[in-house]
Amino acid sequence: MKVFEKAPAKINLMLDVLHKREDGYHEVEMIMTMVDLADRIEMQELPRDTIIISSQAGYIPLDEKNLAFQAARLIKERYDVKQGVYIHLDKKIPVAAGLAGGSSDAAATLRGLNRLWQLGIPTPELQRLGAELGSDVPFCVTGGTAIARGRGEKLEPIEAPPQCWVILAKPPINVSTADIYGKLRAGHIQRHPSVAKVLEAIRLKRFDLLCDGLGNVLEEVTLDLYPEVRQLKECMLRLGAEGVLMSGSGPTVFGLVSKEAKVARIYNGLRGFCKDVYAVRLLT
Ligand SMILES: C[C@](O)(CO)[C@H](O)COP(=O)(O)OP(=O)(O)OC[C@H]1O[C@@H](n2ccc(N)nc2=O)[C@H](O)[C@@H]1O
Ligand SMILES: Nc1ncnc2c1ncn2[C@@H]1O[C@H](COP(=O)(O)OP(=O)(O)OP(=O)(O)O)[C@@H](O)[C@H]1O
Repeated sequence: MKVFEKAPAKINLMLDVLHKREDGYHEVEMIMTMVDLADRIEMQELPRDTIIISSQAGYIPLDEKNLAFQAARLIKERYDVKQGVYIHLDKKIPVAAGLAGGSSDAAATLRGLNRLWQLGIPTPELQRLGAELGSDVPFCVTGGTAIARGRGEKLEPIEAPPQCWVILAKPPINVSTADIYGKLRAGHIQRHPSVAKVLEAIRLKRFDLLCDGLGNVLEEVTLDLYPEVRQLKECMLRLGAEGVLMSGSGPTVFGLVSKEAKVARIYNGLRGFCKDVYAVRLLT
């Protein structure tokens, strides 16, 4: 038997850090949503007790460092599954981009294996398992649009934002999430974005207010360390994107655009600046 799952990329419409916790993680308040850029994951049952990962992408680990491998191992251990699985990852989401590519693959693996092995695991339990793999995984299990609190695992689903185009651009640098959180001075954040403002924009279906409400406190760290991310933001705004923000810990910057007529110009303008550019829609 074979099952397929799509693993979409996430963006953070707002990301606030409240304080650093005793366990080393940061208490966050975020609004996350998904975009129509997705990895495709194929899972095929194997009679032998083994997990095999393959991918067309040459630049991700295929051993136990792969988050899809970790998801499969976790489900096998917890539910005492003796069969093995062959997992093929058709990667479309850029790696280490701030778009939760690995987390979404892990979440899709949890959903897919639940079906493949007919385990009947309820969604909240899949999310609890996901939290053991990474802070973004519980959100990726269900997707949609949600407020995330705690270290990212406490989720409150909300209405989708007004439909628009999303231009994603990733400069060719590697940013470590742990490093960015590690360098954040949580007690000295200059400007906290507001959940209420984004929620109000969504409730009123006001694209302009949504663009005004975008904010990510991790930008303070990443933009100082990597001036090319700041330049990319400025470039996107100059080209006419109506709201521009870094996603997660970066380095991907996204621009929200309401009118299709503007998309090609912004896309082409950015292609002169960096290679990894995508024009997609929100997944609403
Ligand atoms: C930046 C975001 O992607 C925004 O959605 C997430 O907050 C991070 O999610 P993630 O990559 O799944 O993060 P994890 O794999 O759980 O953690 C990576 C590292 O980031 C730091 N980390 C992560 C989440 C959090 N709330 N506080 C943290 O301080 C920790 O040092 C942790 O060791
Ligand atoms: N299935 C996977 N796909 C991509 N990267 C993976 C995968 N499994 C493990 N990794 C490793 O995880 C690291 C982070 O990759 P990923 O694409 O998940 O980052 P990210 O988009 O910044 O995540 P986040 O937004 O959750 O912080 C990379 O160094 C990569 O080698």
